[in-house]
Amino acid sequence: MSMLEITDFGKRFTIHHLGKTMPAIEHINFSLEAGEFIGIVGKSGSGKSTILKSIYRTYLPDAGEILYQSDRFGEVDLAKLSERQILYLRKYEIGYVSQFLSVMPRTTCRQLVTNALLEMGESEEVALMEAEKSLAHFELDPKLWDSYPNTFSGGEKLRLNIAMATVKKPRLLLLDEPTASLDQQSKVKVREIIEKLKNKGTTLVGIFHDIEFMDGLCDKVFDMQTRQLTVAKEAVGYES
Ligand SMILES: Nc1ncnc2c1ncn2[C@@H]1O[C@H](COP(=O)(O)OP(=O)(O)OP(=O)(O)O)[C@@H](O)[C@H]1O
Repeated sequence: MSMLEITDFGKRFTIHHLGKTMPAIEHINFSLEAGEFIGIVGKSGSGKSTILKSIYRTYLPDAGEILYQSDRFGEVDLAKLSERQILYLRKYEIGYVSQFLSVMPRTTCRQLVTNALLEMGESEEVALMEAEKSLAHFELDPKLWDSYPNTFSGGEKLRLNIAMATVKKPRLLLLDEPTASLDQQSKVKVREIIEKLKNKGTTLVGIFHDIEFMDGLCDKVFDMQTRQLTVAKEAVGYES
């Protein structure tokens, strides 16, 4: 059984000041097996982020189904779950990393990563230890650990974002350009974590500007233009 199956998915947006409703994407179909890593490629504005946000239920689909094999609830259509169920899945099963950090104000970097584990029921001792390991892995300067991230640089915010999502070892991880503003060394660190999570069974859907960087890790590529899912090695010449 697939971990995630998207069938005839579509999303429209209403532009209120124009009084118009416009389709962002239509007729999207693809599925992933447990432990697979699928990259989505396509032109700017083709709807890549809309797909990820709809899987995470930031957006509600207007058409189709997004079936997810949950550990807790069995097979569910993510669009039909209650808010409570979605919050449960976001806490325990589904992670999402975007280029933008949106966190509780006046909470230090260390607390944010620790809290991600505490809310999953991890003990304080383990949560603190794992949080520090994760921050060190992503080479966030220990001088920053007890600071509030609102003053962090773009790359530091992004690395914190990735640390918060990956430390939970989610069952399904959605990555929306997580390496967008990172230097080569930080990108390698992201790749290493993705590899580790994948080896432990995490299923991944990611949008990468430079998907070649995920060579050997990414199993399949979904091309927004052709609407086809191809084995990553065969998807030559793709660009975003
Ligand atoms: N909240 C929203 N309200 C109105 N229109 C939206 C909204 N979110 C996305 N859109 C529109 O839907 C289309 C797809 O946007 P989306 O962000 O999914 O594209 P993308 O492929 O991820 O682009 P990029 O590579 O530039 O990030 C765009 O035309 C965008 O303007």
